[in-house]
Amino acid sequence: MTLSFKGHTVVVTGAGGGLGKAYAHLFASRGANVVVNDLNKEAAEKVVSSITQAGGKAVANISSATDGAAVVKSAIDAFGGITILINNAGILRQVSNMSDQEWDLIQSVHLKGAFACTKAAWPYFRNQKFGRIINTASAAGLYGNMGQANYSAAKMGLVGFTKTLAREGAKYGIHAVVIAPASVAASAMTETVMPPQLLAGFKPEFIAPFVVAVTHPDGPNASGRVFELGAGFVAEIRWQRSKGVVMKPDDTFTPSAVKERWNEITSFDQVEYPENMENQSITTIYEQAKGAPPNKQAEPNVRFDGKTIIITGAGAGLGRAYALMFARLGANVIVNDVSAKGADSVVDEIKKAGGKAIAVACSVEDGDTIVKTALDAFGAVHILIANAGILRDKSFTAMSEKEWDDVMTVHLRGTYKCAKAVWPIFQKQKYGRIVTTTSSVGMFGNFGQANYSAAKAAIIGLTRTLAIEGSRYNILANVIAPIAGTAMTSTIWPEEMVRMFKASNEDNTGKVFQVLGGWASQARWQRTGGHSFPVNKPLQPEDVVSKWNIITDFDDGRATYPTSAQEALGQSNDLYSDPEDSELVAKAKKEHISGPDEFSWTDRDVILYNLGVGATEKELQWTFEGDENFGPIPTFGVIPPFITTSSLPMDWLPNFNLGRLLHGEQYLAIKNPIPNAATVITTSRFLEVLDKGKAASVRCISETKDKSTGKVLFENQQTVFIRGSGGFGGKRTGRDLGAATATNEPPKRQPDAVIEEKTLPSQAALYRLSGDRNPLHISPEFAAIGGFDTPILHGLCTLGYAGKHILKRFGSYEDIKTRFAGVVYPGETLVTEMWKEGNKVIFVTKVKERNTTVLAAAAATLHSDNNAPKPKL
Ligand SMILES: CCCCCCC[C@@H](O)CC(=O)SCCNC(=O)CCNC(=O)[C@H](O)C(C)(C)COP(=O)(O)OP(=O)(O)OC[C@H]1O[C@@H](n2cnc3c(N)ncnc32)[C@H](O)[C@@H]1OP(=O)(O)O
Repeated sequence: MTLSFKGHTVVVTGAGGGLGKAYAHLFASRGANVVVNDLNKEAAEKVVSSITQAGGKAVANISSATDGAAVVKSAIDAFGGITILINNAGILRQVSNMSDQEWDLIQSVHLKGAFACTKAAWPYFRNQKFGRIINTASAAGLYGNMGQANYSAAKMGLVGFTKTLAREGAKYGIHAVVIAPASVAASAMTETVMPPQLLAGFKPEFIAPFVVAVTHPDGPNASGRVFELGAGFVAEIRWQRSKGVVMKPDDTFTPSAVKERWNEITSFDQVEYPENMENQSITTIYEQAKGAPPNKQAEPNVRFDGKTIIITGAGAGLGRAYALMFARLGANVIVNDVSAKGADSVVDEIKKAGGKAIAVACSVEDGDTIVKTALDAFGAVHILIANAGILRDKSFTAMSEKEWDDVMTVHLRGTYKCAKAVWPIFQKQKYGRIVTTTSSVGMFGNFGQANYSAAKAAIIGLTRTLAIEGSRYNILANVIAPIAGTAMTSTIWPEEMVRMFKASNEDNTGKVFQVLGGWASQARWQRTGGHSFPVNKPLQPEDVVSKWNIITDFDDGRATYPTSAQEALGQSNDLYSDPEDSELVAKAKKEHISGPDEFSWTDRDVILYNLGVGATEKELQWTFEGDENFGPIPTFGVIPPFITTSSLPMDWLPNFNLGRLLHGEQYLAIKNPIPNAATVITTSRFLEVLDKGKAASVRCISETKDKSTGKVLFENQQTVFIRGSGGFGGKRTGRDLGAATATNEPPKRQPDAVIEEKTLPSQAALYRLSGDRNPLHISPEFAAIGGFDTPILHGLCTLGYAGKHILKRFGSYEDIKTRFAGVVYPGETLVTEMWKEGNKVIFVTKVKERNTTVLAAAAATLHSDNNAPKPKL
């Protein structure tokens, strides 16, 4: 069967490049009329002309996706209709200190854009009883991702939105599908961290065929379902829920009672696969709850004395129930509600019962006012329960833009604004607990609630990112889905509040819980083992169809439960595996991904580093922050990822002993100018593990991005050589990784430049302060374990010296690589010999006193626009 799209009209937003362009080409090649939408006119027209030149039919449209009517009008005008809509347009704003505008912009392009285009296409789809919609989510949305609160919210919002569209569209032959393409998922670990052979697979050409397959009238019915794909890997993902526990909803239903049964609530030993809200049998739960014995209480009892808690939407219902319970348990409660009457009455109720509470009547969007009230009244905030919400239910056909916006504003923007307002306080006090409110509707979609399902799903994405970003600061964030709209909701207790007060533990955050009456359970993503198509030959939509059963099989024993974008990517078809890897190595590569971690530095760290690699008080550009040329010596780029990389565990290697570990090689690529102060995010993983017989040689790779700009600053590859840890099997010789593994033989002639410099006896003691506190460099006892009479100098310190020598003679460089060929003792004299070969400086560093080579196979690639002083030959 060949899937033909003759007679179909496909609108692809953001089709000027990348994924959108691949869709446009593939649909056109299958006979479809294509509307190539992109804000960039030139790019859109180029795609159109290449389609038409190949005999296809296409027109360009340059409207914003938020002007869905204009986008769809192009299809009607040019081709008389629309049958398929691919919502693909998107932008990325990865920032640490997110402004409201940055938040709003992302919601507008991704979420509102998809809403607007779908809204415009919907009547045509309904009338013709056929329509296909693809929405583009991302692993960042499904799992949350560092630095992407706005993006992950928008992307997860699309999951909820799509599920509702699928429900509403079913009887009109309209299918809606969500994809999370890994080219986007990979944004946390983009090109530089990908092995080249893998990168080749991360092409749009390996994603487009899936989209084409599921949009075809005869293609598999994927409506309402979520798929992760990239580099030939395709898998389906769905919610899995723990069976949970049912408790008696009486006076004994307290946080302590929940704590008592926490392990049962979060146990996935028995699971369910809810597909919608209806199969949560409310009556059964109610009956069980009524018949349950009084609840046992955990000791010591959970109390909230001295804690200040903000509860939004607390004037009635669930919010009121939270407020009363927290107050009873000793907390200072900020009762926020848009209705002053509601808020005041709850405060009265609490006060009458002897509790402490203050009302703040304002919109939940006014997070700053709510937080200010808390600070003024109680001097602190510890917990935020974002509960406020409104409903504007309407079938999608009838839903107005205002109804969409209003629901988004209160639920999503309100949650964001409150989280944003408490965040700096939580960060500063290194304590914070956030509970946000999603809904089963956000998880599964519901008829008449496109707006609500999108907003509620978006809150899951937002919360997961808050959990990731908060983990450094002991800020935990969890999201609960209370089953709304029943009398029983007033007895619901949000389980995380208990968990929140357990010891801080990364495991206790970023979770989704469903609760109803006395029932509580946890939900998580389950992913099929999926199918991996070979990336060395073109993938066709028909190939996808032929493997559909495997792609969607949750029961073949290969399903996984990814909890982060990194993990998801790591599990995708053993992405980093190498056929020559032993089982031990393959497992380690898959299981251990370090980060994303934040690291910040200021001019103080820059000076400390520069001093650590021998800069002097005369070299003001390196030691005085007031100097106009002040900045780090470029090898500083090895510092920010250090903690992340060294957190990669090595103890899975046989006989691992840290004292026997030596730094073997280092490669640093500097991708953008190094700021004098910044916060960056690094992710590291194993790239290659070699069995050298007696020793193990482990190459790790890391990517470091500027948190405020999202730009990659550094790629580092480092090899550690672990003596005594060999013999585990697998390959002995590494791959050719370009500059990172080049042998850099020095030319036969005399060096073009030589710099000699003595290190200080205290050099290692000083250098340690930049981050590598390996005792090998300071403790004689530890050095003895490594077989050294005295502590040795850090390999990266020696590299810093050499890097400084190259900088002095040849100017700045974009990468530097070395092998650590021999040890250096602090106090020895380093001699760097340098040869300029084209834009490369090959160098060798020796220890003068012992005439031994310590840095070999080494080179730096000079900046092409290098204005630095030319070498004095
Ligand atoms: C992720 C965690 C991050 C934390 C990292 C940072 C930790 C730091 O705190 C630690 C440090 O800074 S240690 C100080 C800097 N490093 C050194 O001083 C090591 C100096 N080098 C040596 O002593 C030897 O080269 C030595 C011992 C490395 C090798 O010598 P030999 O055992 O004699 O090896 P040889 O017989 O020459 O070769 C055997 C095989 O190994 C390969 N090889 C040699 N040197 C290598 C090196 N430096 N790096 C990587 N591979 C190396 C050889 O190619 C050879 O391979 P094959 O058998 O396949 O031909």
